[in-house]
Amino acid sequence: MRAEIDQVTVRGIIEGITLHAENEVVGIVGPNGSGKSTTLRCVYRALKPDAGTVLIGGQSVHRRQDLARELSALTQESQVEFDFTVAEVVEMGRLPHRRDPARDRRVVAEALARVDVAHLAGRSFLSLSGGERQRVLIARAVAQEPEVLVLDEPTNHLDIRHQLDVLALARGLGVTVLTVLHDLNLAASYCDRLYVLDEGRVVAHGTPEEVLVPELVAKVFHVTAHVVRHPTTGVPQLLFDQEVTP
Ligand SMILES: Nc1ncnc2c1ncn2[C@@H]1O[C@H](COP(=O)(O)OP(=O)(O)OP(=O)(O)O)[C@@H](O)[C@H]1O
Repeated sequence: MRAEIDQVTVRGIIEGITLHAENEVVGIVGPNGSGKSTTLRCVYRALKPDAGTVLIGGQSVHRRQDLARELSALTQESQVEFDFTVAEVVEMGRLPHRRDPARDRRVVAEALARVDVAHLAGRSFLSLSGGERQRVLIARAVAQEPEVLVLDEPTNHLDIRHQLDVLALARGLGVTVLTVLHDLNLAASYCDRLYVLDEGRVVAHGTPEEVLVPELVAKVFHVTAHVVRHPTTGVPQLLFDQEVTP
């Protein structure tokens, strides 16, 4: 399903952001405060843009009644306030569906196993570590079986194995994934295309190979980078010098 952001402006924060994703993994990268989360918030309707449109499957998100059946989001605000068990939190992902209890149970069990939290099913969510919580929230988003999955820094709190695992999971779903990532090398490894934001605007977009070049990295992130190839996958990866550029 196609997700389309067209000329979206949130006054003083983002200006005329245009991007799209369709059955691919699209990464949004950029420095702190460049407007990445604000852009995603317009997609999952936490924020109404001052101008521009956000379309999911060709329809405005602000006019859709049934958005939760098509879009799920792991956000910076995705927290659980009350003392639910892990299984209950992931079951919440089935709320938009709930027609076939046997299927719901199976989907929840698969989601728990896929992010390696099945052994925590009976535990209180609030008793979990940061990384365990993040994996449970990812399981909830996946259990929703969305056509469009929106992820704001999904690798937050995760150890390296679980970072790789979660991004492989997102890729393996075969749906439209729109994800904010800070780690440019993970972005290069798991995203089909990238959009680079700086000061609220898209300043570059294309394949990781096209986008992650030393000139762009220096201009936007103010660091010196060298591009090397991953020895087995051939994917471009960046090595950074220690001093920052002015
Ligand atoms: N509700 C708000 N009111 C005022 N300013 C805001 C609001 N939300 C975000 N901002 C500001 O807008 C800018 C962009 O914020 P946003 O969270 O979208 O950036 P980001 O690229 O996701 O940053 P980070 O990498 O630090 O998570 C920041 O300077 C932030 O302080």
